[in-house]
Amino acid sequence: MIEARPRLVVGVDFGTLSGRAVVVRVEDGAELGSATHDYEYGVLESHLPDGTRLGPDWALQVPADYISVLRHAVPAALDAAGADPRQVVGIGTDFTACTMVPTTADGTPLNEVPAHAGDPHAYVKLWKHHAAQPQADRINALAAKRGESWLPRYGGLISSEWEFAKALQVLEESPAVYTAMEHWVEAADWIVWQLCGTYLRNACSAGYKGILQDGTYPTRDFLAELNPGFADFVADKIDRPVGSLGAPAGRLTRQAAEWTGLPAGIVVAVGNVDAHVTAPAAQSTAPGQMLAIMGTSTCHIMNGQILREVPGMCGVVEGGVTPGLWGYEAGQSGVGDIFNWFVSTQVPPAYVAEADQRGISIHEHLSDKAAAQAVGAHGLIALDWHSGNRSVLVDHELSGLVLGLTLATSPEDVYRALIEATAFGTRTIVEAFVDSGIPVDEFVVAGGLLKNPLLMQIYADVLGMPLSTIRSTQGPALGAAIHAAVAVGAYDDIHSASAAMGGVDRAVYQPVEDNVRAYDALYAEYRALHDHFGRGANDVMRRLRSIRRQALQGAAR
Ligand SMILES: Nc1ncnc2c1ncn2[C@@H]1O[C@H](COP(=O)(O)OP(=O)(O)O)[C@@H](O)[C@H]1O
Ligand SMILES: O=C(CO)[C@H](O)[C@H](O)COP(=O)(O)O
Repeated sequence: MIEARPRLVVGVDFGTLSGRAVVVRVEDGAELGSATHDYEYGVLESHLPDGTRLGPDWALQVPADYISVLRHAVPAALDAAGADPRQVVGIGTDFTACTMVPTTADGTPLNEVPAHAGDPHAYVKLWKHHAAQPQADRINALAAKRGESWLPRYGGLISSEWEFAKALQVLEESPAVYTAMEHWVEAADWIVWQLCGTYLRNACSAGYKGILQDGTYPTRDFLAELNPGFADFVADKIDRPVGSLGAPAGRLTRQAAEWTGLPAGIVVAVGNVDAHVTAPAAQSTAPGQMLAIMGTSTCHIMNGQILREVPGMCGVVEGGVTPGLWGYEAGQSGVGDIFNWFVSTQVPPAYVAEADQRGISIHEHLSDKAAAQAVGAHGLIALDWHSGNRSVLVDHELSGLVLGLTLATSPEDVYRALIEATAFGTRTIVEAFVDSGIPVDEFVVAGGLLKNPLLMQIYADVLGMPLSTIRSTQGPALGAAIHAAVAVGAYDDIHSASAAMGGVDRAVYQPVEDNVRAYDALYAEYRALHDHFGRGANDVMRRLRSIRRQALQGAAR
């Protein structure tokens, strides 16, 4: 009787503030039900739950929040789908990255070990933890000096968001946690470990965030020169067997079956990263298709048949998006996060009241007000570095800027200028790819920002390209489910699973010629400011960060 019913897979997307589960039909990718569970602790940016204060640019999480998603979102999604759990044949997951869990040998997070519970370094370092920039600077300078062969695979610069910089910060600021930490685990792999009892590294995180290239990590010699105590970091803390994307990692344990309500023994897919996993959901796995997953941050993901070194990209990894192809990644650390900062801190109460009266969000209200403007009418240019710059400058000491403010400037003017700044940032990335010999033939958008039509039109006009859009509103979770379908053997590979289960609408937003011309002029101004403040002509942003750190340290004393 069960055989007559469709086979289902579950995809679980672990985001910045919540986790989402979706129940998907293997045959055609139909999303039958979904549920979201908000993290209790969310993002810890100023203090630990016990009140211990955190320094500037810290961002931590509590791993118990991830288990709560398994306990709540998965059963709720099954309920919403009206599914019999026995129909589910596999589960796939994806995570933000680089999000790192320090653990004991058996995977227990160190913040759950009483001796370390009060030490901030025992907690998960979330992708947007940007306090390891000094360590990243040293990694980059030393790698450049020694001519390390892996450096060009990361566009010439390793981000402070990635595994090595964050771990070096742990070693140098909390030797006790570093010593106690038996494994430094990508959350993407930690959750799979919790689900099936097997700790494998996934090829995506290992390549982009863990500097695994051509089967090897940075050498012991290199690490010893960075800091003698770091010499054995690879062997001691991160080296593990690597699983291909779409392969099975193991089978659901009884404990995880109890958490999720799924049958013990079903296939658990190798872990993956939220951005990369979305490519098959958006039918964007072919070379030339650049997928932008636009939400809190934006990640740009693209497959290629050839290996090229793109300055300032996050990385190029063989099999990093789809086995058999070179996967490229670039990104902007703050996009929706910048709009969120603006609406939460810079909008007068009268605007909030108007939005409430209209029954719409403040984002929608500001977007409506800004939509009527001619391009350039606000007289502003902004730099989109409120959360630093991940590509192409790879520097989290940079900060935001709005130039051209007058007494006539309105909130919607600034809101529009911030949207434009993020679009200019994306154009800078697209041009870096094209100039490096990686053509971008199609630009596909996924993620929460799709719901803003003004923003989409601005991107089409700034890029001078049509925008295609993913059909699913749950791109990462659907992508994780597609990987589960491949892992259970329902499809031969990710491309065929994507063709059957993913969906995209082509060229939904078309560039408007007059706007394209007007934005070309503004983009030239953006690039002038970008290079002036971002490439060393004026280091005022770095100096301001340093002054801020000193002032905060002084105040804490
Ligand atoms: N209408 C809107 N226009 C622009 N930004 C928006 C709008 N609504 C929400 N946002 C922003 O979208 C971001 C959340 O995007 P989403 O894709 O849901 O999350 P995540 O990237 O964490 O998965 C928030 O930073 C929020 O400020
Ligand atoms: O760097 C990443 C992927 O490589 C992060 O996962 C991402 O930037 C965070 O994603 P989101 O904006 O969806 O929370």
